[in-house]
Amino acid sequence: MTSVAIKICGISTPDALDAAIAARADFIGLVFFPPSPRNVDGHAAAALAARAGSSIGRVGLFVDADDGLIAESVKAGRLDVIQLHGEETPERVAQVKDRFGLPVWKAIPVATGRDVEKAQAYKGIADLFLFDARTPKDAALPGGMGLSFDWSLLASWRGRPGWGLAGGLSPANVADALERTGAPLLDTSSGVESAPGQKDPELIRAFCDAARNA
Ligand SMILES: O=C(O)c1ccccc1N[C@@H]1O[C@H](COP(=O)(O)O)[C@@H](O)[C@H]1O
Repeated sequence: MTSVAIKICGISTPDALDAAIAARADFIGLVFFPPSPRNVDGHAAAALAARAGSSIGRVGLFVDADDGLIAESVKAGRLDVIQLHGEETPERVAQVKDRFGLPVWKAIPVATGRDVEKAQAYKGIADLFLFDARTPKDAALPGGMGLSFDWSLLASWRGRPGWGLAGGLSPANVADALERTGAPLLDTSSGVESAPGQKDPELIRAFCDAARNA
């Protein structure tokens, strides 16, 4: 059995929240990015935060967002962590950390080994690197599309703290992903859905069980 943190991203309904809590996930992700089928507004985020109480960590996902949206969402969703999933520079990540006083996770889009090296620019600034598959240039979203990447590119990260694996993780492949990468945190969204934006409680449970029993 491995001790790994689990994040279920793109929670937008009470049923999905309850499933993540029942499956003992460590974090839910609330997506504040209108083009996403998982987007939540302030009202929905506040209702989910009230329902969750202190039973699970709340990560707010933003894509090149301005301070206004982040401020409103941090308050409404009572966020514990800010995840920046766009093209935010190291300077912008430092600014967000400073302005909001919360841990910041920076998504690093990966297709090649050079992409993995780009995390170095955020060293000492981001609190966690979230390695995710780089989506195609014309893709609708920069994440949440069920795409994975070559996990062997993360070989040098094995045994190091402060990073997570995302991209195409599902109940079927999460044990293999954990075995191959040793990731301290596993993050999934579309792999626990029956359709884009529709979380499936049974898949959430299966994902958490498979990750924990790996
Ligand atoms: O989930 C989304 O809609 C989303 C939108 C914009 C940027 C990132 C998004 N999700 C993140 O992407 C990873 C990978 O998703 P998937 O498991 O491959 O579907 C996910 O864990 C979220 O952190």
